[in-house]
Amino acid sequence: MSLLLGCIADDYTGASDLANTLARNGLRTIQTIGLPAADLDLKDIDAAVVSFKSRSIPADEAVALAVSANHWLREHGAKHVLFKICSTFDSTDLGNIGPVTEALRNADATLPTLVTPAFPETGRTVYQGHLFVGSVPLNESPLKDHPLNPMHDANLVRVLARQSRDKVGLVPLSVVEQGVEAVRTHLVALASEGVQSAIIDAVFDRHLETIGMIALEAPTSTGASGLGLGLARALTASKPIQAGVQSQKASTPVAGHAAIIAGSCSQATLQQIEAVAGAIPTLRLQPEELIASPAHTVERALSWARPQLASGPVLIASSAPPSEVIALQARHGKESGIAIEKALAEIASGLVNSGVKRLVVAGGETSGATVDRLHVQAFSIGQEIAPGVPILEVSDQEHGAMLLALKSGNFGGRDFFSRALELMQ
Ligand SMILES: Nc1ncnc2c1ncn2[C@@H]1O[C@H](COP(=O)(O)OP(=O)(O)O)[C@@H](O)[C@H]1O
Ligand SMILES: O=C(O)[C@@H](O)C(=O)COP(=O)(O)O
Repeated sequence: MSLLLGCIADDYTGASDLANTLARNGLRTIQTIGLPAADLDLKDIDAAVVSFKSRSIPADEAVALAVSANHWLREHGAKHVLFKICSTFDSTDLGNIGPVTEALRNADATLPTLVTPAFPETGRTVYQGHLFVGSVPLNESPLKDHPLNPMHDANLVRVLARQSRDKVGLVPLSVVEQGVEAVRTHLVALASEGVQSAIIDAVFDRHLETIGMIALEAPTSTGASGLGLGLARALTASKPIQAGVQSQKASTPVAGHAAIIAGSCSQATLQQIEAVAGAIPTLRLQPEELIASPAHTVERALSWARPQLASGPVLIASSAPPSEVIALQARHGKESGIAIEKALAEIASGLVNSGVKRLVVAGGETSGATVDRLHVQAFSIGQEIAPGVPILEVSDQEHGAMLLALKSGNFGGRDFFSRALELMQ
């Protein structure tokens, strides 16, 4: 079977967010971890999301991964490949959104590659090239305090230009509002000025529908789930999918224990942890101790959790507010985050070995480390817990049937954890 759409995601939570959006908009979608196995069954699959943990790695490594995935996706029929980035454009000036976008561009491409992180359903909108998170510009949002990719500039034309060799331009909302023809004309004008990548404004889903249609005329695009929505709607409008919308049915019940692991320090996650305090037994890890003696801390956490699993879910968190993250990084550098991710992944693995079959992980990098440690290779997409966060169904020889929820740090309401556990029965 030939793929209608190929996607390369720069983290696993972002990939499940995208896979969820594609499925909800009519494409039968599979998410793989890393390059798909040669024998992956693509029968009845319209879109494949190949996910990497590449958001915060050096640009040349991210480029190599993306190029290999692009090759695989094209070989399996994808005429268009979306590079899925974060809806808050998480990256540094040395980040890889620019380099990967450039590397994926076909040498024959005549129009600039469209780039937009807009995802209105979760409050991410782009106007005059400026990204808003809810009602505030990116640089005033909680993303200014992100432990790995703090965002201090809302002007994405500038942000992308600092990471790119490309000349970067803008397609403003006034043009997008006029529809596909107007965008195409604007892109031709930008191309004549030497622009190769263009941030494109979008505030409502209807803008993303226009963008999806024009994006399909080029081999690649770069964006978040909102662009996925636009591409999926354009594809299903032009070629009705035989089997219809992938079901968002309740997952097949999975017997076994439940646990939550949180390594996200985002404001939303901090509030979600607070919301279940008192209702779910919670262990707050001490990051200093985690870094000084990881093996001991992991063992202590597992000894705390194991005897309680039969009575209900447990929550283990390293999450801390910005002031504590800054203090820890001042003492141990940004690499401290990687040490924490590894320890949390080790704890998750110990919990799974102790019978946990329903696992919620909060944090993109944390989820990446955990999924890698668990050796999960592919998911199918189940019911949506909150915008951008589906239940992921794992069914392989190593794990049997297992349910995961990989929550992007900033996603979900205050009641996310209880809602997830309720739906993952
Ligand atoms: N207490 C802490 N202090 C500093 N860094 C932390 C702490 N707890 C977790 N981290 C690190 O912060 C990063 C959070 O990133 P991530 O898991 O992607 O969450 P989000 O989805 O919110 O961005 C990870 O590298 C994680 O290991
Ligand atoms: O686009 C988004 O916001 C998400 O899909 C995503 O990628 C979030 O990243 P993390 O917060 O690091 O999980």
